Amino acid sequence: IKDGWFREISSQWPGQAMTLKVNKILHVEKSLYQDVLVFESETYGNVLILDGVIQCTERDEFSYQEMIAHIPLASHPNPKKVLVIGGGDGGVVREVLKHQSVEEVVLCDIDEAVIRVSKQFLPHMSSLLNDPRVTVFVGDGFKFLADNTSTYDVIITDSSDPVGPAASLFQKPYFELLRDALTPGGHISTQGECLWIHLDLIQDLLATTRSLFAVAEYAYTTIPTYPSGQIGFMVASKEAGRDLSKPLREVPGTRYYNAEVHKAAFVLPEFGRSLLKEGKDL
Ligand SMILES: NCCCCCc1nc2ccccc2[nH]1
Repeated sequence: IKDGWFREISSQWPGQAMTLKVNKILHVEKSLYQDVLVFESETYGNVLILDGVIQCTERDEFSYQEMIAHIPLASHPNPKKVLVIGGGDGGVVREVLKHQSVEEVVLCDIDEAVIRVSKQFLPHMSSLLNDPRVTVFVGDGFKFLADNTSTYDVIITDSSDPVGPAASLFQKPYFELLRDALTPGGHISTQGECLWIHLDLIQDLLATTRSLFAVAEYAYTTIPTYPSGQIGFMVASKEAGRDLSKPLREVPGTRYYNAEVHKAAFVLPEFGRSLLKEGKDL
């Protein structure tokens, strides 16, 4: 932080940096896995930074949390058991609980500091971590998935970027574990980075996911405080012929997500569509 501004400089997005005006530093900690910083910003509420990268802000988090949760959930006929890997801030859990069919949500985050800090400084995101339907585990998602095969109808991977503790969550072995932890016809969504910056990674991830799941597509949302103002999701199903872009029910109490936005999220600009299209039947 210099002259009152936080600058998100990272080798992951060379030559560009989102900057946020800082009112007050609220928390600084080195956890077992990463540097944790929370500050009160001038115009985006409280902001969570992990290893120098913006993870979420109170003002725009709802875009990401709603879309990564409701796209796989609303397109699934009857989700009952849901697993969230990462997402220690609790925002995704808050969204999952909006689905009446959901009986149980389990959250597995590797870093207890993220959960603790989110409860203290991001109350609107972490409040429902105490809901009776929610169980919170602190541990490695890899091990958790391997110990819980054929269990979950939807698994959401709300990870940070592929540099640091989340790197392994962007590799094929992880997607195999996801597939094996799903019930038949299960859905996944994962934090899938941005078309403007990570097109190569997204292409690789889609190829991997398509080799393991019956259907897999990339969808994205707009969000001011992520690099280039948008972020995407890998969305996949074990059910052949399932249309992930088709919401099967309304979701109450959202501020970004709705049925039209759900469908539109899969419509890609030409530079993305041509590279990510299934079967390359161009
Ligand atoms: N550079 C984009 C980073 C996207 C991060 C998404 C995200 N935000 C999080 C907050 C707490 C725990 C895991 C999280 N994953």
